[in-house]
Amino acid sequence: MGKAVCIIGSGNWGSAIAKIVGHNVRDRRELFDPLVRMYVYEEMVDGEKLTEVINTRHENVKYLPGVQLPDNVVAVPNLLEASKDGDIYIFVLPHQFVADICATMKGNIKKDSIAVSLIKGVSITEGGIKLISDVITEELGIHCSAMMGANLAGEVAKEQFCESTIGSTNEENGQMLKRLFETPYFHCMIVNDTPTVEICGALKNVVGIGAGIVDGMNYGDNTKAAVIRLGLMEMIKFAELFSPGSKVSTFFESCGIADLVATCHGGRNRMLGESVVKSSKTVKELEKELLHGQSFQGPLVAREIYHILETKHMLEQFPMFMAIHKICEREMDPSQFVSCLRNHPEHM
Ligand SMILES: NC(=O)C1=CN([C@@H]2O[C@H](COP(=O)(O)OP(=O)(O)OC[C@H]3O[C@@H](n4cnc5c(N)ncnc54)[C@H](O)[C@@H]3O)[C@@H](O)[C@H]2O)C=CC1
Ligand SMILES: O=C(CO)COP(=O)(O)O
Repeated sequence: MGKAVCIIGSGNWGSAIAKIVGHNVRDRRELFDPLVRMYVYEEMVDGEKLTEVINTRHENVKYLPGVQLPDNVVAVPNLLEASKDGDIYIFVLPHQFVADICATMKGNIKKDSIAVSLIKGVSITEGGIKLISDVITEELGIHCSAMMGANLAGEVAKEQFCESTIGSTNEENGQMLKRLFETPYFHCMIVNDTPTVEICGALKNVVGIGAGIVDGMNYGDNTKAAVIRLGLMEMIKFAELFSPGSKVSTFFESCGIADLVATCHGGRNRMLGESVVKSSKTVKELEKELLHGQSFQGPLVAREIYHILETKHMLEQFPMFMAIHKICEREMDPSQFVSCLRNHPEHM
């Protein structure tokens, strides 16, 4: 019997990955059950239930319109029903919902199932951060890998070539996930450094807002390159402090520098940074107006890491992260952002 795959989440990335996984399980029946259940947070779209639209038209009209999903991907609105009897769980939803999702699944899944997190975020604790893969492992008692990379969902859905990084401490699980996700246009590389893969995924969204801030102020590519470089240095420093053992080489995988570049040019978080400069609306108002149900993960991560850094009296080592949070909260004027780049500790 092939392994049953269940996708927990059905947003922009959740739907794009459902397209890949749906095709791959059908082509690799010796390894996988050809039916994929996808948990969909139910909502009404133009008077119809989203799950019914997905199951009849095979398109997620709200989160990934215009893209045909394979008909072996079945949308299920009930989480317990969707996750029943799964062997591989793909977690792909905004990180603020993970705790509730795990609480529902706890005790209702197979003990030998495995998970992979595609979620770009972290959880915070009193002492620092907790990886989302660790939250899943602790709550559900199953091994969890991570997959992150320069993977703007719309481009992946159009089958434009890209790379992604699978972080797994279990070689066999890493190889299984590569077989589940890899296609000729979606190249997966495995590293055994899951923490750094996830830290990169979470923090690059904060830097993406910074790139949008300089775009909004009409600076050019040189300034954006400085945002990317200084952002990368802050990401590396953050990983050194909060995830000892983190490998610098992982920052040169798709999950690191490549995702930074992609997000700083084409991401939703970049768009947010630009809009924060050009309008006086709050982040929540901009999210509603610009994303129609999708979510910006960068502001939430910026707030979470600001809180940790403040508690540990480390804010001055991360001036970009600090400024991006304050600009999102309207506690700092965006015009001050470039002086924060100019006076960055990396220049001392
Ligand atoms: N969109 C992209 O290009 C990429 C996104 N990611 C990451 O994937 C993760 C998921 O993002 P997307 O799929 O883009 O989502 P999205 O931002 O497009 O959509 C939000 C999703 O949250 C769901 N939702 C809303 N309220 C909920 C609740 N109370 N409980 C459970 N679900 C709820 C919505 O139904 C929707 O599916 C994020 O961590 C993101 O950073 C990673 C790579 C690419
Ligand atoms: O993670 C992403 C690309 O790899 C998507 O970034 P945004 O959430 O900023 O669109």
